[in-house]
Amino acid sequence: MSGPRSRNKKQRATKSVNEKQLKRERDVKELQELERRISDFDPKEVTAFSELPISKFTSIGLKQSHFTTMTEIQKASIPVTLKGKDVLGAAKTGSGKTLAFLIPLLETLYRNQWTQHDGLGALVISPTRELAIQIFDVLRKIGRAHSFSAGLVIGGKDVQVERDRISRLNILVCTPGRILQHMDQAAGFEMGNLKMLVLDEADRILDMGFRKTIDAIIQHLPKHRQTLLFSATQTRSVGDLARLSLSPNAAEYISAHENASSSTPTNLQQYYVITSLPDKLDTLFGFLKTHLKAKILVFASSSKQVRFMFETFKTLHPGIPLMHLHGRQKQTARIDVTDRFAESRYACLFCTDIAARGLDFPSVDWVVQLDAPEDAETYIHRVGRTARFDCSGRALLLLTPSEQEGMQAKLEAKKVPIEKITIKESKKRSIRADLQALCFRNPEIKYLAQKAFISYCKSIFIQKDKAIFKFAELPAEEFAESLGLPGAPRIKFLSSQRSKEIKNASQQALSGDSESEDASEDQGKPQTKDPVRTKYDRMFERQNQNVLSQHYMNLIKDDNATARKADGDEDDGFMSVKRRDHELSDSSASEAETEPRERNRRSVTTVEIDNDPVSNRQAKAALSKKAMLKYKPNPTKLVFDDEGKPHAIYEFEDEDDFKKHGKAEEQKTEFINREEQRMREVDMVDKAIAKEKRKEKKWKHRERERLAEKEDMSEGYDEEGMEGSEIDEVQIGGGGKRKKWFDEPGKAKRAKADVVEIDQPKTLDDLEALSLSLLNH
Ligand SMILES: Nc1ncnc2c1ncn2[C@@H]1O[C@H](COP(=O)(O)OP(=O)(O)OP(=O)(O)O)[C@@H](O)[C@H]1O
Repeated sequence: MSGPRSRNKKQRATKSVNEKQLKRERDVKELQELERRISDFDPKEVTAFSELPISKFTSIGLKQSHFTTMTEIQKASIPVTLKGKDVLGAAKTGSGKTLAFLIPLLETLYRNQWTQHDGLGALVISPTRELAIQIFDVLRKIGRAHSFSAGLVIGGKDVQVERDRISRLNILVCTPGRILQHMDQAAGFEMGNLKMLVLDEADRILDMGFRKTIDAIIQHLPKHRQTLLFSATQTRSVGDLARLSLSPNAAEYISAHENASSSTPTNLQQYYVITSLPDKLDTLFGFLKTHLKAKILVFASSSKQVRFMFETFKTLHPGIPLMHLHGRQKQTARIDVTDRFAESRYACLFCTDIAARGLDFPSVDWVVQLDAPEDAETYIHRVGRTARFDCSGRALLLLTPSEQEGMQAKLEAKKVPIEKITIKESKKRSIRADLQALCFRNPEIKYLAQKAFISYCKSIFIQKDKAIFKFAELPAEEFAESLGLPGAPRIKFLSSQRSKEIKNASQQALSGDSESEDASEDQGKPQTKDPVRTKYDRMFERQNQNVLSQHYMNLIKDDNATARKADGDEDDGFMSVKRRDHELSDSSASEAETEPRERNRRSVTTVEIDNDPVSNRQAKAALSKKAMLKYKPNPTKLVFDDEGKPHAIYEFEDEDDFKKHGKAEEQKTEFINREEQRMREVDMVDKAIAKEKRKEKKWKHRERERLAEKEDMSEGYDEEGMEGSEIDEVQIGGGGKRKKWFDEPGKAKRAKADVVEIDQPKTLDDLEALSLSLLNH
């Protein structure tokens, strides 16, 4: 029997089914309508997002994020991408490329009625973690009304935690290395349904540094998908497109500013100044002192330089809060620094090219390039951190006299309008003596200076464009002095071809005097003597008992090991032969061609035995039966008679049989010849194997060095970073106007100011800075 209660229940259930049915029908209608609008859509004359044929969910997200009018690249590319075409989008920095790919991405999944069960539908790849985080933030903002699940996979977090969630996501924003790790390791990570692949900063992602990783990622993706590539310096290389299974004819190239007179934003003023390498830090310090009320990004070529500048300038108190960002910092530190710099009104961030691309820090006033960029593309991306969207900004490039001509030509060819300025004499200030005092007092600073020196030289050496970067013209001694060092550290380079180049290039720079012997990376020539220990060495060993000093000691240990290996002594250290204070006897010349082990054995009588402490394991291994075998004579085959006595094998041979083979003397000679021949052959094989092993070992060693070098340049892994920020917000300026640090071409001088202007401090850093600066006054 059915009572009124159960009747009501039934009615409610039917109503809900009907509502669902109606909603489904409405959705289908809406979708059909959307598809119709897209196919009828005429992109001409459209300027507002509201006029685009997009879902109401994306419209809500855009509206709530206050995006109403489209930028050039958005106007040009969104209609095309909505129609499902592959796109190569190019537009100036800060012109809104992120929305140009995120809107179509959301729309594609919406139009495919994507649900959680459909798995991964869109993948966005960015070259750096910071940029990936930023893209993800924009995605969250404009995708807020959609019901897709999205995730950020950038490393620096627990892989297992990421792995557990990754298979449930519809949209992933990631860096190449980490996503490949998941693709290779996570069994449930299915990409077969993927509808859209986006490469932001595509030219960077497709270049040599990421080549293998990207090729491996592409292997995991379905061929039928939409691919969008965006960058301010777009790739059009057919080879690159083929790697992504894109046909140059099918993919649409959309350049928003192709006919513009410059490749950089119009509201960006660009200057360069000629400064010798040893004067660079003075110039930078002077610049900061005169731009205290500004938000400044300073680019250097390696993390070592960034750390050196940060640590020393922090002590010298230029009067502006200082921060630093490079790839060797921990992820948490990197996020913290980017957030703090984004929020700061006045600050200076020292950084490597990790911050060159895509980062959208609000209201950056100046981009200063302390070290010249490797090419014009990098220049464009670096300066693009200012003058974004409709803001204005300024950029300053420091060029050494030898870089000027080449760099100017490159920038001109890329349509970069840049003006030369000179620094006012009155604004110049030397910090050389301060740096020297710092290095003398503080071994850690000296250590950083050495590392900064070495990484700068290496960065110049490995540059491709030799017309701009002339290693031979580096004023090594003066440069080292300008960093506060007592002399130029010696540097070891990789191949013989390279070392020849260095030798010719700068004997002076690389040989070093006695002071330079204490360089932490002094791995130069094989050492025939104990390295000279200077007072700095002793000071280092005595004072510096913390982490850095441990690192330094390890470095020295490694250096000695490297030097030993370079000597040809590749044994594990135990009872290895070292030449101390005397040369080998006259056989040394011919020894160069013999095998290392044999050479050591022969020279035992003339040299001392290394008494380096060895581990028990090493000692035991060296005395083992196997190790001792090599000192025994060659074995002879013996036969035992009935009484158990041993005989040489020939004693048992039948005499007649023996004579059949020829005369005894001839047989003997033949046997000796045959055995000699056999020994020669075996020896050749042994030598070839040994040579191969040596080669492989050397290659591995070089590869490690090359990797380390590459990490320096392109920033790959994390390490504890030192950071903190300093000082103040005070400007001495006339009526709030900024003091001019340079003579701008054709502009009149301004009067000096005499008023101290103080801004309301916002953060603890600001407050600390303010109080310090007031004390300084
Ligand atoms: N239509 C728009 N209306 C208002 N602001 C916008 C619009 N599009 C983008 N922006 C803003 O412009 C700034 C730059 O955008 P975005 O980071 O996408 O530039 P980009 O072209 O990717 O730069 P880069 O080449 O340096 O990566 C951001 O702050 C963004 O919020």
